Amino acid sequence: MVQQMSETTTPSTPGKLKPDKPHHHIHNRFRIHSSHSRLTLFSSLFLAFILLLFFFTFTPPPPPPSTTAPRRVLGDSWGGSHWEHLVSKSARRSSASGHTVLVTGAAGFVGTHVSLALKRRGDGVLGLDNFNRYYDPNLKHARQKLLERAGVFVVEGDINDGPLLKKLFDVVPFTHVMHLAAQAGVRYAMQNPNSYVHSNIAGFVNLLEACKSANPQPAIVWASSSSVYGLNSKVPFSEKDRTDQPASLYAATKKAGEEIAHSYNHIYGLSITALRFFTVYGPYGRPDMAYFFFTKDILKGKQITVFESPDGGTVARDFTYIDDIVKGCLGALDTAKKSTGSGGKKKGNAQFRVFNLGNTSPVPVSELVAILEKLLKVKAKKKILFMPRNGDVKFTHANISLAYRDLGYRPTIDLETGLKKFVKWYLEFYPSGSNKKGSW
Ligand SMILES: O=C(O)[C@H]1O[C@H](OP(=O)(O)OP(=O)(O)OC[C@H]2O[C@@H](n3ccc(=O)[nH]c3=O)[C@H](O)[C@@H]2O)[C@H](O)[C@@H](O)[C@@H]1O
Repeated sequence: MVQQMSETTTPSTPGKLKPDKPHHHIHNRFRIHSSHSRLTLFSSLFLAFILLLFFFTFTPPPPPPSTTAPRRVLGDSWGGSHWEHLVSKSARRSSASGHTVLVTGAAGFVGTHVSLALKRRGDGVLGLDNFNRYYDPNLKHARQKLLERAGVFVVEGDINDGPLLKKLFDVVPFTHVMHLAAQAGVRYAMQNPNSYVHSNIAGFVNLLEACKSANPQPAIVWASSSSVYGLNSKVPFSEKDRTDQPASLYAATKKAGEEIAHSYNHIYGLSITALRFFTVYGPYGRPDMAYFFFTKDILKGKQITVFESPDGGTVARDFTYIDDIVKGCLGALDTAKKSTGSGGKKKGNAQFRVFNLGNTSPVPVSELVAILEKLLKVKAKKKILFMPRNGDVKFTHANISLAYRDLGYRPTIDLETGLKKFVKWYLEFYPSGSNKKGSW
């Protein structure tokens, strides 16, 4: 429309009607003058007509679709003096040397275990979780009960909610943020790609924005993933290896998170540590993970699908037990240096770290199944399939020397010992062996 209008008005510009050479004859001058004013009048009328047409027919385009979750009004599900009291109380440390930590994804698997460990040793802990329905929310609420009993309050809210984050930082001067809220799962990214962008990219940026503006700025430790190694074939995976060949959108969003984190570290002086977790398992684990649903299906007598590599190689994972991961998380928090910025401005260079947290002992998936059969005393009904092209990678194996050197990280639980603890929990939590308490 605008373009059309300017095209229509162009011929009426006076410059176009001016003769190349000056005319000295009065008559001529008068003729030119009067035809010039007639033309100006006609073109002004024409322009007015076009403008009227434009105003009556133009409707503004709709605003771009919002990528963030609908904002909640303060006082709707959060806010108010009672709520603030719960928040402050939960974040209060009981040890003078303790940290004050905001744990995002606190009702998640790793989030719950880390929050409990922090609270137990005297740190102040406030949880944040959106309790989404990616898997059975009953399990998340069961974890929340554990946290409540330990004195950890979990705020129900989303990391995309800027006003909520600002409010939390206004109420509590967090020294650290343990950021574990994410859309997890490798294969689900093909079904719901946007949830990965929403949580792992938009949500992460929103959190970093809140952290950079907070006073004091907290140090951030967050969950990246072994999946960033993607198609890297050099084993064991070292932090120096290439991570520019992700095999899934999930991996790509975690890798993007590492780059985004770097930019916030560089610009605002935020101290940031990324932990690349390697297939974490254990009690209160995630029902979307193979060890969990294999257990459920084996007990139900249902067939399980075990992936094999089309080239004959082993499909294996560096399964890492939750207690080892918790130690790594605490080590990262304890060695994190302070952020350097304040009021959104960098005051000096800040720490930026990336660590593998794995077990350094890959186990074939077929072996995982054999251990579960032994512990459950039930033979699995297996269907062997070539690994579909759905984002999976064949093999993971962590080199953990950097985490050992800087965090004192040293995993101690082998897969069989860890699965024994998981199966014990599973049978207590789901006494009939099936999922009575939920429907994941
Ligand atoms: O280490 C990581 O970074 C990632 O670990 C897991 O991802 P994954 O290792 O793929 O864990 P599972 O989905 O539990 O799969 C474990 C193994 O079982 C295999 N599998 C999975 C599903 C199935 O039906 N059959 C099967 O053989 C997979 O190929 C894989 O080798 C988590 O789901 C991710 O969130 C996490 O970031």
